[in-house]
Amino acid sequence: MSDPLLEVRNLRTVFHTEREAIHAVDGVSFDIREGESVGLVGESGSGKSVTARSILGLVERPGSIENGEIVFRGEDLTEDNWERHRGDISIVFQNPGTSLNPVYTVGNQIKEALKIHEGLRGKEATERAIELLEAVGIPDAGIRVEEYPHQLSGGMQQRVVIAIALACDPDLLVCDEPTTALDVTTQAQILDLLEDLRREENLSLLFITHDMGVIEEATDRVNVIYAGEIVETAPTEQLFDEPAHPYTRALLESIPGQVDPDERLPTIEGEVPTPTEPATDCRFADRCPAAGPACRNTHPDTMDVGDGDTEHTAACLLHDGRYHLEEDPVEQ
Ligand SMILES: Nc1ncnc2c1ncn2[C@@H]1O[C@H](COP(=O)(O)OP(=O)(O)OP(=O)(O)O)[C@@H](O)[C@H]1O
Ligand code: NI
Repeated sequence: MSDPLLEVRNLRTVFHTEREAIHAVDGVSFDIREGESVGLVGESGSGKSVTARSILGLVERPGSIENGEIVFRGEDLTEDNWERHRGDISIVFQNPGTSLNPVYTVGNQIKEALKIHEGLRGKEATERAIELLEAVGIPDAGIRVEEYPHQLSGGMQQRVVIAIALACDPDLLVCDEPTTALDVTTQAQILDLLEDLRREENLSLLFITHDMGVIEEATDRVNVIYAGEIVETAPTEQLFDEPAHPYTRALLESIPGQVDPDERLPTIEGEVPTPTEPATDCRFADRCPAAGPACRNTHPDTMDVGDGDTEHTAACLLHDGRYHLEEDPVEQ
């Protein structure tokens, strides 16, 4: 196994609003190796996008990174090294409609990125822009390069966004819900494209989604995030075969039906709490079918739950020998 390309260690990103401090990312650790696709999955509001923004140095006031390290190729980015690694990490957002500027041709938007990151201009830049459009599977790239975003379908727009993200020749592509705004067929095509790029360019991917179906399709390893904390980490197959955290099990039960994409099994009742205080309990306890009294006054440690060969961890008292939840269940 190669060294990690990116290591996130005990990351804490806090938003200081007038009323409270929102601990959006509360001690998150995970890593990504070269050429690996790593998932970050959790419900809305769990801290996925703030994690992504933290990695890219894009957290804005009233938010700030208050603790932790983001080590890229051995260098801690939080020590103000983002500028030096600008272009090594790129991001693709959910909605291509808002990522693209409607008044510029797609070619000009790619060329702007090429100018900033690679110093390319003129004919050279146009040629590279066409190459990038070809690389993301846009047919008739020589013609498309002159077109405006509204002349393209949503799927083609997202390909353009990916082309722009690739213009700086990144090592890591952070994809924040890259297919959520697309229909199922187009979604599958974009996932295929990202997989091809990973194989061909040895690109590492951080795949952010709330959709376990996408995780299964697109990742090698996965981190499950809940209320700002990673509650389970495992190789993707193992997470699906042997989910260790009750929250992961609940997420797996809410995978959309394969037949009718509109038909969803009941999602988990209740909402992700917004963490405003340091955790003194399990933040999932209120929604957890397995919770016992100890879950409400003990913050679970991250425990090794794997078979020794694989890295599989979960933060749940069910896996902590010091507690016996089943003997003392909470009346629900
Ligand atoms: N600018 C901000 N000011 C205050 N709170 C914020 C800000 N941005 C995010 N948060 C809070 O941080 C928490 C995590 O938000 P985040 O956007 O990371 O969730 P997410 O997992 O990406 O959800 P979604 O799936 O809806 O995109 C939420 O409680 C959110 O309200
Ligand atoms: Ni988000």
